[in-house]
Amino acid sequence: MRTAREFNFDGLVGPSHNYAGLSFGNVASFSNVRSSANPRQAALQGLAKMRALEARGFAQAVMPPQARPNFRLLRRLGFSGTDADVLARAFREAPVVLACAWSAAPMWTANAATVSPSADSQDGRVHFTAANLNNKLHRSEEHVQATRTLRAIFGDASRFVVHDALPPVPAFGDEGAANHTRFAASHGAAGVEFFVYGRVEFDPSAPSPKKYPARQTLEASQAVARLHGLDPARTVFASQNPDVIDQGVFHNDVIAVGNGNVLFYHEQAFADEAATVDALRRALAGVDTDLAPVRVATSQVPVGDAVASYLFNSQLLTKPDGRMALVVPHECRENAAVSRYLESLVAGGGPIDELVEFDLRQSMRNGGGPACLRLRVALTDDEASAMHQGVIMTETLYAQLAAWVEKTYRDRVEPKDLADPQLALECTAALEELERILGLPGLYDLA
Ligand SMILES: NCCC[C@H](NC(=O)CCC(=O)O)C(=O)O
Repeated sequence: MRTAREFNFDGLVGPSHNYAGLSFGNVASFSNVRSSANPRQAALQGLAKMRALEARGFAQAVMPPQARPNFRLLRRLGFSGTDADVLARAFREAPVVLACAWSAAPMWTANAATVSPSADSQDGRVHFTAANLNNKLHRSEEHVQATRTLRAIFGDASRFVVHDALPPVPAFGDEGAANHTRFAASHGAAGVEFFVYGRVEFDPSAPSPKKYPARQTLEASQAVARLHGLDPARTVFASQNPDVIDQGVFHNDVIAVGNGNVLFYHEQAFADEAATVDALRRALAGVDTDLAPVRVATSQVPVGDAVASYLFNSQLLTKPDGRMALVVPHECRENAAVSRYLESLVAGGGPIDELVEFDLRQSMRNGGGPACLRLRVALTDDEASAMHQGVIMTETLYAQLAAWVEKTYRDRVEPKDLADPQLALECTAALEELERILGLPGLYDLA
C-alpha cells in the first residue's frame, strides 16, 4: 500500500473581504449583510490556523485568493467606461451585482473542487473537478480562476488531472468537496468516496427542500465520479435530508464530516440515515475497513445549535498516534449544548480525543468554518514533490504572508467601499506581489 499524507489547502482571505448577504439559505451570510468586515484580521485568522496546524506536523498548503472586483462580470452585464465608471454606475444601479463582483467567497476552498486521490482513480492520477457553484451568481465564476490555480499548482500531467467545471446549469449544480468526503484505512489506501446531494434534477419525486435551495444535484455528483474514474463498488451517493437544508444546512459539511474510518454526523443529516450508514459500511468492508460512525442525536445537539456553532464544519485530522483531533471554531465553546457535547466526546474513549479551537470569526460571519476554509488533497510523497512547492506552508512562508497582509490589507471594508476605485487598485497591487511571494508568475489575468 502506498503511503500518503493529506494536505489541507486553506483559502487565503483576499484584500477585499466583505459581508454582502449574497447566500440565500446560508443563515450567517444573511444575518451579517452590510456589516463592516476586517480583511486584515480575516486573513490573519486564517493564516494563524494554517501556521498552527503546520507547526503540529500536519501537511498544510495555501490556496491563493481570487482577483476582485470581477470587472469581466460587470462589463459583461453592461457596465462600461473606465474601471471607476463601472464601479460608480454599478453602485448606483445594481448594488447587489456589484457586491457579487467583489464576493469574498473564494476563501472557502472546500467549494473550489472535488478531489479524488490516486488510490481511488482508475488511471492512478489525482483528479480534481472545479466546482461550477452555479447556484449563486457571486460564486458562479470562481471555477475559472480555481481551474487556473489548480493547474498552476498541479501542472504535472503524468500525476494530476484538473477537469473543467461541469456545465453551469441547474441539472449539474456542483459545490465541490463540501458535499464529498472520503473514507479509508489510511490516506494512501484505496478508499470509499461519499457524495451527498440535495436534489435530483431528473426525478421530481425525489426529496428536495421547500424553503432554501438545494445546491448540489445527484447528476453532478455522478458526473464527477465518472470523470475521476472511481470504482462504483467504492462510491456511495446519498441524499441529504431536505428538512435540514431548510434549517440552514446549505452544504453537507455543515452537518457531517468524515476522515479515516470515522463518520461524525448528526442523526438528521441524511434523508435515510440507516440506509446511508449501511451503504458506507458495506462499501468500506470491500476495502477491509470497519466504519466507525460517531452519531450526534438531536437531544444532544439540536440542528439549530449545529448550524449556529458549526460543530460539524470541523476538520477531523488523524494524528501520528492514529487518534483524531477535531478542529472547531470558537463558536462551539460559546454554545452551551455544543460545548457540553464536545466535552463528553473527547472524554468518551472514542476515536476523537482532542479539540483544537480557532478564532475564525471573520469567516464564520459569512457562514464559513474550519472545514469550509480547506480543500483536502491526499498526496503520495512523489505527488507532493511534483506539485508547485511555493504554496506549502512553512514558518518562512507564514512570516512572509503575514507581513504582506499587514502591509497591503485594510482593516475595514463596508458596502460603500465597493464603489472605491482605490480599493480595486490596492487589490491588484497586492495580488501582483502575492504572485511573487508564492512563485506563481501569471497566476492571475490582471491585465
Ligand atoms: N462553505 C462555506 C461557504 C460560505 C459561502 N458564503 C458566502 O458566499 C457569503 C458571501 C456574502 O454573503 O458576502 C456560501 O454560502 O457559499
